[in-house]
Amino acid sequence: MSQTIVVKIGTSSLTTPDSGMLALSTIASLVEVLSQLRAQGNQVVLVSSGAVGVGCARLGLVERPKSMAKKQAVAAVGQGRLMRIYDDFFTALQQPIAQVLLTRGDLIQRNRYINVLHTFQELLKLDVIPIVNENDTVSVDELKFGDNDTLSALVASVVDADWLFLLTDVDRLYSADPRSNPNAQPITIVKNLDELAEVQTGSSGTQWGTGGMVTKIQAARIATGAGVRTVITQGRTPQNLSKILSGELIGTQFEPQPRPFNARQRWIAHGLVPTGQIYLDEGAVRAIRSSGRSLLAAGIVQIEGAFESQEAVKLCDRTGQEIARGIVNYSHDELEKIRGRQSDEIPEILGYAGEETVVHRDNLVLS
Ligand SMILES: Nc1ncnc2c1ncn2[C@@H]1O[C@H](COP(=O)(O)OP(=O)(O)O)[C@@H](O)[C@H]1O
Ligand SMILES: N[C@@H](CCC(=O)OP(=O)(O)O)C(=O)O
Repeated sequence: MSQTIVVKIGTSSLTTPDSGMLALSTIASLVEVLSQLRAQGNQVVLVSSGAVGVGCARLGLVERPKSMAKKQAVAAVGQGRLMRIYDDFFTALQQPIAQVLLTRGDLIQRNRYINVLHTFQELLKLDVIPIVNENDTVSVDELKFGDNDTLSALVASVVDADWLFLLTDVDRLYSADPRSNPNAQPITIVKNLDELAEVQTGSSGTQWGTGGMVTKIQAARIATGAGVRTVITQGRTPQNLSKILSGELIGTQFEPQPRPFNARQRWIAHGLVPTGQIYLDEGAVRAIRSSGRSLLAAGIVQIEGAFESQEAVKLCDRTGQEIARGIVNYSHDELEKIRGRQSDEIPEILGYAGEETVVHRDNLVLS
């Protein structure tokens, strides 16, 4: 059966730790495996880090640049080089590829999100393997994915993938960083992300990587929430991908949530970036979570964030636990005036006829 497979490979697997040079044999094996999966009829997307690492190696820099401008410049050097290597390897196997560079802003606006989705759909229809990276050279801090683990989970949500593989330099997730804790216990299956409350994720990754395990777990949360089975496994042995797809339990596997999101709901849940938080009383939480109702002003107890109407907000219970996300019909200032009040009081309070609902159920997705 044809499946949609997103594979993310991190800098720590693409380069050798000591010299920072490209790990050519790993890249060659990965290219072979992905080309095979494609030839078997699967749709394959590769999310590849490495622009900064490869750029550093090219320029003889011995550590990742700290300043934004330098990182952007170095990424511009590395990205072209990285694509050239991929194109050489994939071309040897007659597999066409494409470069897709994204910024966070590309997924926020509905029309740009749809454009991205359509481009992926066309590329996959043409049997191309898109190779995705953050558009580091133009990304600004406020609109950055920040790390490619998150980017790959969002891409998996956009293309409605069956699988997301996060390839890294450890063979799986452990109860603590195995580099610094010899007693760290391997974790094979994660049915619910709450099971990981005790897991220690140590510092923020290796010398060249960005996020470490923290961002991989966050990525697993996004992807499994979008119904994508997620696996953390060793990048050095890409052959394992085929074994995992045939049912072998290798690495750490995160089971997907059984939640059939449509494209618009996936955009609300993962494309949009929430700019505020609305706290609800118990009745409103129940109405939204159990009865699939819209949010009314009467159930709001507190509001945070300087959001405007039509922006995305998180809906939380009184303790701050997120229960849903949605597009809000009122700004923060308007909501401060109408929170806790009945819908038929709104026109008198605001002096104009607003929407009956604060977040309509069509614009609301459970977390
Ligand atoms: N609980 C944990 N289990 C496994 N690895 C961990 C854990 N906590 C931290 N790590 C570290 O995360 C590193 C991988 O992250 P990173 O360097 O960002 O990789 P990548 O470049 O593949 O994204 C590993 O080398 C490991 O030392
Ligand atoms: N866009 C950056 C990737 C940053 C990143 O997430 O790196 P990694 O932790 O190695 O996956 C680059 O290409 O260098």
